[in-house]
Amino acid sequence: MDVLCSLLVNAIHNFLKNQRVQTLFINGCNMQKRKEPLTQSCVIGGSATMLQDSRGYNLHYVSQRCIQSLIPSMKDNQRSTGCWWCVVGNKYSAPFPLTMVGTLKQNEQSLPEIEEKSPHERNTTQELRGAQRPLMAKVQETRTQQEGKTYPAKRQAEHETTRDYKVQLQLMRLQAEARQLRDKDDKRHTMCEHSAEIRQLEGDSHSHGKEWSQEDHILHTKLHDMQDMLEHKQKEHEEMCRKLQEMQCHAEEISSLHTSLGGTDLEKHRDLLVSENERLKQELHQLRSQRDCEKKQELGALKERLLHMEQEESERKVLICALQREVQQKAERLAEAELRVRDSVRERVEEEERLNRRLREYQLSQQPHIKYVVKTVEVESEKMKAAVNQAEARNNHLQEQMDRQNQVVQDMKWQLQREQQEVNKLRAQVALYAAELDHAQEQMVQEFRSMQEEKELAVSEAFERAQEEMRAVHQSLDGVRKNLLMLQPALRTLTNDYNVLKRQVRDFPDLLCGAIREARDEFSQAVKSVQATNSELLSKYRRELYLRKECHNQLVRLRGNIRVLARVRPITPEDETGAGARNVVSFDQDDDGILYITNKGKIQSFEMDKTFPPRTTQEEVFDEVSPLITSCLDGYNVCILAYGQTGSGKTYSMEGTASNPGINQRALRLLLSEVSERSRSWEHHLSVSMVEIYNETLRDLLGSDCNISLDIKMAPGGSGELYVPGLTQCNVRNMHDINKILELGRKQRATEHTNLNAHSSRSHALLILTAKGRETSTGICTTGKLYLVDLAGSERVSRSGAAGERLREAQCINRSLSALGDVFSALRSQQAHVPYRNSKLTYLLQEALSRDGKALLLLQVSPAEQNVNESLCSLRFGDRVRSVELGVPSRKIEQQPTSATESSESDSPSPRGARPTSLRKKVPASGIPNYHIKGCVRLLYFRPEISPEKCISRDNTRETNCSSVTLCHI
Ligand SMILES: Nc1ncnc2c1ncn2[C@@H]1O[C@H](COP(=O)(O)OP(=O)(O)OP(=O)(O)O)[C@@H](O)[C@H]1O
Repeated sequence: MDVLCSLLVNAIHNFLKNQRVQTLFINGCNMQKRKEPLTQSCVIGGSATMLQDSRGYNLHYVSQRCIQSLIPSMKDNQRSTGCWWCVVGNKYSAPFPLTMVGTLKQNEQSLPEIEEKSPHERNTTQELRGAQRPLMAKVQETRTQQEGKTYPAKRQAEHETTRDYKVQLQLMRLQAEARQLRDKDDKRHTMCEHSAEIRQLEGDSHSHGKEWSQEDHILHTKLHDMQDMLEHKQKEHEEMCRKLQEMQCHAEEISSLHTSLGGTDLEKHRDLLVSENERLKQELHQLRSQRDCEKKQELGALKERLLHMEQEESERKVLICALQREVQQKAERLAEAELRVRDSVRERVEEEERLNRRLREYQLSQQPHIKYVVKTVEVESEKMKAAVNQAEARNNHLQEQMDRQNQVVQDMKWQLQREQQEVNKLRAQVALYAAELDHAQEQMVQEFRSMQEEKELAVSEAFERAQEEMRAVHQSLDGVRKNLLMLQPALRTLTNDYNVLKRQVRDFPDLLCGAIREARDEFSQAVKSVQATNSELLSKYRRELYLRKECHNQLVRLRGNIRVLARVRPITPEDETGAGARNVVSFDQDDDGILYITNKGKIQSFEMDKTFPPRTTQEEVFDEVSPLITSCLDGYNVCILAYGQTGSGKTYSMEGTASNPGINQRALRLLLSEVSERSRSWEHHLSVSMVEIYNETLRDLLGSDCNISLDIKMAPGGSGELYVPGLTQCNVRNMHDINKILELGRKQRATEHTNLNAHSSRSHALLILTAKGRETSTGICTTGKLYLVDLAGSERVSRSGAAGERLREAQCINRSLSALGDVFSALRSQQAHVPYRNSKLTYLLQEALSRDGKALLLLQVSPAEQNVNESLCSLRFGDRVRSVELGVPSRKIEQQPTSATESSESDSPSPRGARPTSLRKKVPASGIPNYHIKGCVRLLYFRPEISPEKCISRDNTRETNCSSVTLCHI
């Protein structure tokens, strides 16, 4: 900025040095705001006052706008005072001269003085002015446009002003150089004058000759020097000219640069304006063409109109011609008529003359003296002649007047005639009109009359109609009145009803709530009663079901059917997961003897004596079988078999776990408790054996060596009883004995791992309890045997994955199980031969599975879908077994001689030595055992559900202990 300031200062100083500037305007507002420019202004003169004092210039700080407004007025000042200078500064970006508004004016004013000084300078200045003028015009335009710009355009304007500023600097530099050239040119001019003086002096020297030879030589030398100097100056001048040309080229370049750079907003604006101007021109052209077109159209229309008018004119001309011809004809006719009138007038005149002549002749003939007088007058007096002439003239005049009058009269007569004709015509017309009028009047009168009549008719009709309507209205009104009178009570009733309904509607929610409440109560009561009835019916049904069951059980007992119970184990982790572990077994809600199995979408039902769902506890299962178990204390052979596929829970049901024991332990415990209960009248001895049938070999699980194979033998003496020689029998007196025995047997039993069970029993395990009792009072001895059998798992070899030894085991197991099935089958079909001896198992169970025993089959069923086929097989097997009738079981009773009783009979001897007489009661199919009581035969019913020892008389009046009677064979 300092450089710019110094440039400005130099430019101003250089300019002011040669110009008589008296007023300097600077955009002082900004300079006053900013210290630096003010300081720079001090470089010029320190301050406005100092400038004025030191150099005689007036320095005014004014705003740019103020300068703009002052310029016109300053022109006047400039004219009066001489030159003026104006520097307009910008705000921040270019604080120093952007435009020198007064410069051109100043130059123009100073031109005459310059021209006086140097033609070369004048040319240079003119060239400069020519180069400067478009720039200044551009700058001025920029300035003017800048004034109109708003602040957002300032930055662009500042950019433009910077460029303008550069141009200005260039111009200023050119001007400074031009001034230097002009100074040099002045010097050259001075030198030229000097050379002219020298040449004059040279001439003088020649004329003086030798006198001034020395002086001449000196001057000559000086001349040479001066010539050298002149040449040098000329060279300098040429150099300057060349530089000036270069500068002019530079100036042209700058101007071209300026024009090429001219991508400013202003130029764009100018381009826009140019394009806008072009567009406006085009629009103008279009408008002109449009206007021409419209004009042409109008002209065409006018021409058409003119043609039309000309046609009309020609028509009118034709019409006029026709009219003229008509007029002419009429004129001709008029002329003819005039001629005729004249002829007629002449004829009349002639007639009058003739008449006058005849009159005169007549007068003359009548008055001859008058003719005389006339002749006298004619002859005698000139005066008279004149008078006569006058009289004749007068007479002619009068005649003419009379003719005229006659003519007038004639005209008037004609006119009168015409008028009379017209009057006649008019009269005729009037008469016609009058007739028409009369006719019209008559018509009108007639119409009026008809209308009057119509009106009267219509009025009368309307009146009649109105009267009828009125009557109808009156009637309806009467009806309405009557209805109203009738409706009033109805309305009253309706109003009452409405009020009642309104009240009801108002009370309806309460009523509804109450009704709903009542209905709900009634409904709940009904539901309760239905529920009560239902529950009653259900309880009755259950009771009935229970009774039916009891009856069935009793029938089963009486028939000696093998009871079949089905126990379904829960899904275990061994069943794995997935579709195969899905439960397919369901139960009947009301009948605990029915279960359903879903296989391949079909549901099959099976009826058993009782079913146990998976949630059934060991205790519940045992409760069901416990009566059977205790019956062994009464001398029955009882057998409970656990049957099912491997892993279905046979061992679980029979042995159970330590914490949840199965039937075996519970049975022993129950029998112990029974024994202790009966200990007052009975002496019981319980002994337990445990055997295992493994691969068709009978092994003693309680013996010292369980690998010894035992045999089953028939007891000697023909009793048909079987016994196993060498079988260990352990007495059971307490729970300790039981636990010890069961533990030992469990340990000895052969179990292996199979695909279907981690601890599969590979053998049939039998717990055989022998209960011997003796009634102390009677000496009756009973021997009952309880077989608790945990069969080996029935399975398919392929599924169990058995091979080698396992395969043999499986084959043996299946063989023995099929032997068991054969036995049941033979029993079911009541064959004479039952193949007990086909397997060790059936042979050993012969006593229990014969017609003397009680048997119960506990079917173990797996609920998993993957075992559904095995489950179905088991259930079908159970179904078959269920229909097996073993017959009415018999007790094994022995009579020992006591003090109170007499020994009547003894049966076959005991296989183990002398045994008391045993009585085996054969019960007939009717289920009524016959007993000999003290020599007489009395029939007693056997009521096992009351007590096995009780008997009742046939008439059902007396009940007695079986043990208290003396029994004998029938
Ligand atoms: N009612 C039940 N409640 C709980 N778990 C049971 C039940 N029945 C069986 N189980 C379980 O099922 C698995 C197999 O039972 P268990 O060994 O008694 O079958 P099994 O018929 O004796 O088989 P195998 O013939 O191969 O000896 C055992 O883990 C057992 O605990």
